[in-house]
Amino acid sequence: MKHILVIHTGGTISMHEANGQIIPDTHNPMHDIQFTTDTHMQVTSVDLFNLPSPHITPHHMLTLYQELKLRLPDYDGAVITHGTDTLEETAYFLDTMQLPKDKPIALTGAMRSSNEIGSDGLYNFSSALRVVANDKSIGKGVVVVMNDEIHAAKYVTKTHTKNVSTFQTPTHGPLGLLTKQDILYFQIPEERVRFELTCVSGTIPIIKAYAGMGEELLKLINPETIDGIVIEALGAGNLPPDSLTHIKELTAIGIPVVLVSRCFNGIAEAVYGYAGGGVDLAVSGVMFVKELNSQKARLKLLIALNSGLTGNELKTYIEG
Ligand SMILES: NC(=O)C[C@H](N)C(=O)O
Repeated sequence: MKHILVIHTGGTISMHEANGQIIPDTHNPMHDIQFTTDTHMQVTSVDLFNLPSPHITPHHMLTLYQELKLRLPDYDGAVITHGTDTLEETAYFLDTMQLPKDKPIALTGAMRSSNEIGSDGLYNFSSALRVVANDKSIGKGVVVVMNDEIHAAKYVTKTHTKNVSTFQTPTHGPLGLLTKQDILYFQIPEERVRFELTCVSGTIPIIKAYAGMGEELLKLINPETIDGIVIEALGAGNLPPDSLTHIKELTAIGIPVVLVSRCFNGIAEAVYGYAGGGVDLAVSGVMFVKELNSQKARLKLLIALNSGLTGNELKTYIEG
């Protein structure tokens, strides 16, 4: 018998529709589910938060991590229900923390609230429980289970405002999928550095590059009010030449500047040798993050800074 911990945090999965609006419920509809079909599973539920996920901050992520660290030793795995808007960020945060490797953790949510036609909450919830209860999920890291697919926390992203197949993994594809009777994995997530945090603070804004970008936004940033900055650059990792002065000033005074690509697929690399090209940026001290989108690169930098990484150690971790 598998004993699964469920931690609810809110999101559409726990909301309902009334008068054309999706609104939070005081009672989580996931508590009403009777798991009569699976006698091999015992579920214990905790209502940690009841928040729309745009209200989730890194402090909530840390609280969730602490809750998991405390409770997970008594269980075989955990399912976390979460709003989909920032689900990928919480999943990435947890996947970057020290948690027992032999206890599967899955996040899930819904694109349709509990009383809407075709509501996907119950189905995704029960799928996530199936994934966590299955021994094949051991050692796969934190995963996101939605719409019959299993995605690695590191790569998954929300791609559609309302489609139930919104969660996708660009470049790599999902780790696995659920069939009616089984769970199949066809990829193994790579090992990575994990941290043990007791606090998380800092200001790291994200700026997106665009054709003709100048200094208009960058010059508004007071370096004393930020701990780092993430730039969603063009293509393989390039910026318009008129945007460079402040970026180079920031790196010169030791503010970490981290770059990702605004492309949906592929990896940012320093390959172009013109003004504002990746080579120019790398020489100026800009750090290239491989394979993460900007919202996860921001968490990567936040976690690294809160763990005390600086200088070359920081660069090696950020670019690794
Ligand atoms: N589908 C959802 O869960 C979206 C909702 N706005 C949330 O993230 O809380």
